[in-house]
Amino acid sequence: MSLKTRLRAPEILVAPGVYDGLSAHVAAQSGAEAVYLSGASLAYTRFGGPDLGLVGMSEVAEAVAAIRDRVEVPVIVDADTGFGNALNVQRTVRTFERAGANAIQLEDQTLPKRCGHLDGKTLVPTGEMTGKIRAALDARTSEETLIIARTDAIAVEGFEAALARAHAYAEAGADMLFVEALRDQDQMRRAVAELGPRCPLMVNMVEGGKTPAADAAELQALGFDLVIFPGGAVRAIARTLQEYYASLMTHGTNAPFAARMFDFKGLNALIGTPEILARGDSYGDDQ
Ligand SMILES: C[C@](O)(C(=O)O)[C@H](CC(=O)O)C(=O)O
Repeated sequence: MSLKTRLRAPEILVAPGVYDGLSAHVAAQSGAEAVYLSGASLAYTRFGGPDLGLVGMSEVAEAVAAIRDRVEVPVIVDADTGFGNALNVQRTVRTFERAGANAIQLEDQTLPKRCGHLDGKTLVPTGEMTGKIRAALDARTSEETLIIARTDAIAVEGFEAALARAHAYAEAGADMLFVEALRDQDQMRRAVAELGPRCPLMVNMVEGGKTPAADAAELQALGFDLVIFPGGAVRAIARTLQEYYASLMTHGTNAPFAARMFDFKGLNALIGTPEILARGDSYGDDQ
């Protein structure tokens, strides 16, 4: 089922954040119907750095291709600001679409952007962002590749301005709207009431971020169509890495950690090594 069709279903779509082939594979294996390639998660894992617009377009494109190669489910890609002006947006959309993106999310921050849940953001004018959205729509080769418009305006211009921007982005043709960092349930309800009738809406659950935590059932009841948990996997993995390395350095062995790890065979089973070897054999690799 295409992402566009799935988003019309009454059940909210839960897209876990991923950042490489392994995380996407495990998410899909766990039942995720779509995955979200999070720019923040890519910055956290690949560079051990913050989400401040330091990751380049080609680096994201490489991650899209690696994920596309590993999973069948739709891949929603965080394209930050589109990495520049309308012409950069067109190159980004073409590159990500070719790499296998099913949806491309663009935001109205200035370049370099920063995580939507950090303070100190600045925005491009509404007219510049609507131009970028139109550029994105013109650049895609298939209408099945969705263009998601995100506004970071709540923290900069206030909630009413954020709604006005979202309306303008829908007018420009965005397939889905994302009002970043909604502050409370009231803003969540109003965003859905005002924008929901125009366009599918997504919501972002950042653990410890500016939007109050809610589960998928609550967000569905509020009227959202898609929820992302973009950085949750990295927050879980970072904790595990900390405990794992501390244990190894303390004990000089992984034995005390064994119950929390895959062994050699377990990891190979997870990533499908036996099946892949069998495929090689079927082409004569075993001779
Ligand atoms: C959605 C987001 O753009 C991302 O990069 O995944 C981030 C999430 C995060 O920083 O955890 C965001 O700006 O909300």
